[in-house]
Amino acid sequence: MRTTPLEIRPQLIGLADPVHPLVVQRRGEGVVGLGRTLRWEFHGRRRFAEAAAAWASLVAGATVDDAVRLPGSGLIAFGAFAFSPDSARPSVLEVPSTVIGVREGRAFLTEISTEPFAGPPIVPRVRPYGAEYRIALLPGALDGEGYEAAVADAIGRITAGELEKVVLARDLVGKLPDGADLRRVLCDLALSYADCWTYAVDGLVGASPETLVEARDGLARTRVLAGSSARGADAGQDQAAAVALATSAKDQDEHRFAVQSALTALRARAATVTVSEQPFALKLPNLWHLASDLEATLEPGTTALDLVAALHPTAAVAGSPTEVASALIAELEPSDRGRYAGPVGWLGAHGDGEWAIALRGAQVDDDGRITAHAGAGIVAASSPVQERAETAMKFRPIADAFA
Ligand SMILES: C=C(O[C@H]1C=CC=C(C(=O)O)[C@@H]1O)C(=O)O
Repeated sequence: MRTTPLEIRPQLIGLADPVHPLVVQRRGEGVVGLGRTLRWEFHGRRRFAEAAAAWASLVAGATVDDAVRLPGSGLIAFGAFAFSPDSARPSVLEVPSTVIGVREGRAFLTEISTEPFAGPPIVPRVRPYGAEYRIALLPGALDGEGYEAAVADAIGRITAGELEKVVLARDLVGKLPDGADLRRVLCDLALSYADCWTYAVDGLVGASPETLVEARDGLARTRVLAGSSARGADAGQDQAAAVALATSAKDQDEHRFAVQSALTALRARAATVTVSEQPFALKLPNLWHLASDLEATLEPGTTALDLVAALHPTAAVAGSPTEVASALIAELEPSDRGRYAGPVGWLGAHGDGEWAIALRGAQVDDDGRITAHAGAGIVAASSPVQERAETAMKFRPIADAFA
């Protein structure tokens, strides 16, 4: 592969394939993949280990010519992993044939091929956008009432002492017209949620506020989100909502489990781990979240994918204890989560990478079927009506983007 600098600063999403976009970007910077050099599928409990082995063998045999040396330059793969080892949905790593990236204001082009390069790099062009569409997402396998019943059931189990927290999700479904241009959805997400990770990998699209792992030069960062509240109607109410969230015992509890699970996973893998002292209120266009930032210094040889495997699933998307919560999710959620709440991102040749948790998004299948998921952390003090309302707020980014 070879990476060369680009003179122009491209609009990343515009360059993506309209039907099968490959995108990981935030605040206008990131990577877009075109074409395909390789694609691997993985299943089951060993999906992360098998992906790591496949990637390591590719990297070991690659000839790398990277004059740019920025995050996302050089040899990279895009990936999306199923939430559950029992999911029918494959986990994937995809190595495109072309990557266009923007980082620190600098743009670059990477070409990846199993054949020698025949000529100078060819810069892809933005293809005209396809027709507009408006799609309503409607209740899927678990409707609002069903969700409230599942939450009530979970609260009962928590009160009985079976577990401390479980994250329960419900789904919305829709149908995308044949050949519809998914870049429209991605542009909408990237504009409306610029501080989130806009992602598109193998039909999984969305804009996630939650960073699972950002790893670079032996340092890793994780942003844990758990605990949510609606934005206020005016500035005063908005401030009051943030203060109420930051001081709510229920949300602090919910958050503590998520931080604890991430800390335990990172400590097992990292030389040192630090965590922001108090959770802070993170403002999104649709919600306030309780947030904590973790930073870890890595042992030599530890890769972003190692950390992804160690961290997933955090208690922000599964619960606590993890095994009990995962079993309860399988029992109470009628449909497969697929890659919802799983890791989505890119992986570099030097163990670097950027991975978000696939939240606030949907899976679009080749036949146009759209399945969106949103969930909420349930603890003893939860209320079924409020948790249902919270999932409605979390559906907004993806529902609005399709509408
Ligand atoms: C499970 C989701 O959000 C998680 C991330 C942030 C806040 C959450 C909460 O307050 O429940 C969830 O833990 C989702 O968006 O589907």
